[in-house]
Amino acid sequence: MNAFHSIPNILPIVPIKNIVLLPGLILRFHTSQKDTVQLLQKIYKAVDSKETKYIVGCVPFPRSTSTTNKNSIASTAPLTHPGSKPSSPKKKTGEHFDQTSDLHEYGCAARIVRLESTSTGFMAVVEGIARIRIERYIFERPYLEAEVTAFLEPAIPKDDQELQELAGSLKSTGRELLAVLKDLKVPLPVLVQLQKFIDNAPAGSLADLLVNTIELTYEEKLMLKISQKTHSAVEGKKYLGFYLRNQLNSIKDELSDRDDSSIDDDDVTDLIKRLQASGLTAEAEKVVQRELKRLKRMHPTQAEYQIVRTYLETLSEIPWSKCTTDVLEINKARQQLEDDHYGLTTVKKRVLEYLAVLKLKDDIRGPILCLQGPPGVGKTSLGKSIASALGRKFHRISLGGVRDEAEIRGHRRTYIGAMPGLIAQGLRRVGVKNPVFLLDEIDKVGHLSNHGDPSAALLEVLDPEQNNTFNDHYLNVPLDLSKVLFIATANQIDSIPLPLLDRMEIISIPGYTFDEKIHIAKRHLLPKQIVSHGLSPNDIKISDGVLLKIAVGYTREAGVRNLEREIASVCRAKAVKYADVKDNGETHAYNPEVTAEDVESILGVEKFDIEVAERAAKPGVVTGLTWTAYGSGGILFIEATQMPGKGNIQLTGKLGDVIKESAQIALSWVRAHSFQLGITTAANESSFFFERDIHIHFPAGAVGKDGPSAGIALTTALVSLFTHRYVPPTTAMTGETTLRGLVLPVGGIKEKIIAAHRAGIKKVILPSRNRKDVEGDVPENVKEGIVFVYANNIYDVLQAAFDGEKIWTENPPIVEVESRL
Ligand SMILES: Nc1ncnc2c1ncn2[C@@H]1O[C@H](COP(=O)(O)OP(=O)(O)OP(=O)(O)O)[C@@H](O)[C@H]1O
Repeated sequence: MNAFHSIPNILPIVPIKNIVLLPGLILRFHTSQKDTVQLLQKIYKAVDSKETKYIVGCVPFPRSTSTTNKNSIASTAPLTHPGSKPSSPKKKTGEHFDQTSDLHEYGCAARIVRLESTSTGFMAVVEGIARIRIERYIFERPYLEAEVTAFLEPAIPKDDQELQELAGSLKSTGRELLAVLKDLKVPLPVLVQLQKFIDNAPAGSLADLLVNTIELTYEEKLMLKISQKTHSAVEGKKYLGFYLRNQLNSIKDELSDRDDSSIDDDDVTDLIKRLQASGLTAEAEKVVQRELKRLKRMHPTQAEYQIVRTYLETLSEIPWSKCTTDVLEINKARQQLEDDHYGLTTVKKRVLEYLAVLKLKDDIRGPILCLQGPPGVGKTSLGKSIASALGRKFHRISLGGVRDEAEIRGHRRTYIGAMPGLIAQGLRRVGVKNPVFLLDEIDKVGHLSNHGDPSAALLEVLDPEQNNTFNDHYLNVPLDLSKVLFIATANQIDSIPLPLLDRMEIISIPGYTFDEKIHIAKRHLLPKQIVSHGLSPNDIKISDGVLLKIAVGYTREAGVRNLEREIASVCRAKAVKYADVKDNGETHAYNPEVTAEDVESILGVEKFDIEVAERAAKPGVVTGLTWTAYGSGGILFIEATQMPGKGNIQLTGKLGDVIKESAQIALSWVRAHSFQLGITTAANESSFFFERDIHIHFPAGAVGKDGPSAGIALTTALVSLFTHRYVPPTTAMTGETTLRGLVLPVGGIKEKIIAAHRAGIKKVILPSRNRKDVEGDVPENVKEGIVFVYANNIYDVLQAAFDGEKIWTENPPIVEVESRL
């Protein structure tokens, strides 16, 4: 028996092609080599179970190699094989060894753990036990058998400083490798096992493991295993010292070798240059160094390589310190704002104040401006204009439909296809850290959901106390947003989450009157369209009257987007005509004037007839004022009708609960006061309402409507229906009513009055507590030509609606004063 008691001196030998088995490791291999198959068959038959405890010597082949690898053993002297018979050189078959001289002198004794017979040979699983040296081959047929010497790993003497240090160094290299594997997302249980092994295994086994883990060539592993020079000192301290040193150097070489090969990569060098040029912050610098180190350790074919690379590319494109210089000339900015937009006095004033503060104090902290108004009133283009007045870059971030917090904050890098969020991407696109970001449609951003709370992330973006260290999950490095000028836009204020609203200063743009629209069309929309259609100002002339016809007859909107579209259609048609006459050389016959007839032939018959004055008045029909979900005002005709029935009420027109309840309240009030209003002939008559059904309809049936502000219009419509009186269509009303007949204030007054003005309304009845809104907010030119009647109770409304006539037969009961406490 050998010195190593469990390993016999004579072992059957299993040649393994190009694989080095090391002690402590498990190897699975397939063999169809005739003599090895015979050996394994014998072992296979000898035991019932396929699990065996047989020990064999696994020896790698081929020995001779022509590799030019820098660590190759080409220079080592040929090994001597005591006892082996010299055999004539045979042609190598590749898969099978031909002679014992092909086999290496060293191998590993291994326990056969599992054997499986296959159609071509055997599949074997072996576990390495100890290194062996082949002393001499005893038999070659029917299978190889050799006399071997096994080597135990000697313990490191405690007093041997050098060896202890070497072993320690090997352990720390092991930990380094562990960190690399961790980064490569090797499963946790494997890492834990490995950690245990690194902490507890003897130095030699650890070195074996490390060598096997890193990608070394077969020859390198052999060389690491043992070198020719150690031949005479295979046992004891000398061998161990040499062995450990050798292993350690090779592992380090291998690691640093990878560094070198990656650094040579032109792409990486270029990336490093770009990263250096991006003016990284200290935190970003730290992360970049760490990630670069990781990248250098990876092979470009590794999936993780691309991920790290993309991450570093992204970091290199973030403007960590690059800024544009602000143009802080108030006069110039004022001029720019005036040139770009007509009207919008409040917004322009607020923007100039803002610039003035920025000029005096280099700090733009303060509430975020939020431009609120219906579509097409110029919120987005105003944002652009503010950016160009300041000399800053502009970027629009559309928040409509953002439901996932990760869209704002980015995905963590562990997600497949992770990306930075909208804010970081915006910065990357503009390339400077002080752009103007327009947070478009902030009222449409989603609230708390399964995917986090996007509005909470926005809160961090907009909070001046926190936004200098904004955390994008993908970047995972604090981003400084304090130099970004945020401007938000919204159609409606009601749907902006309250904490966000709290940080914003709302500037309302209520929508334009026809007069304003004509000015905007003349000064901005038409010149813009003329240029974009390749015409010159002399090639197309549109009078104010024709512009008004386009605005009134072809658009129904608070903004000017459709008006711009219709003007573009007119320009297109004119451009075709002009190109035609030019082709025919008849430019003298071209008339640049656009007449009303031209408009009809280009745009078709007028789409809208909103002249309420032309509508015939009918009992039961009342003009109401509405406020749409898009923040614009409008008018609508509430229609009530009655028919024989059983006292039912039917409501149609896509109504919400609140508006339905308003109708119930209106009916109850009318029923309660029906005798007083002359609807019934006796105070106690109840049959009137039980003999008929009532149907109330709100037209534009496809558009949802809700809210309490139709209350007084509903009551008036019912009174008009039952008393056969009519309300002029040019009288419009808005206001909430209670069961006691009180009239309560409502919102959106400014927008509603502007819509009433556009529709040609002459009288507006509204709650007296809304007087301040009319007097404070509504432009003077809009109020011109409209009579405002402020109502405290429903009797005031009825009197104003029926042209001053008091239709009730006795004085109304005194209405209590509503407490405002
Ligand atoms: N006061 C104005 N002066 C000049 N042009 C205007 C004015 N208001 C709007 N416009 C023009 O109307 C068009 C539509 O404006 P814009 O896209 O900015 O509207 P918006 O309010 O942002 O709409 P949305 O809410 O749908 O995004 C633009 O071409 C803009 O220049």
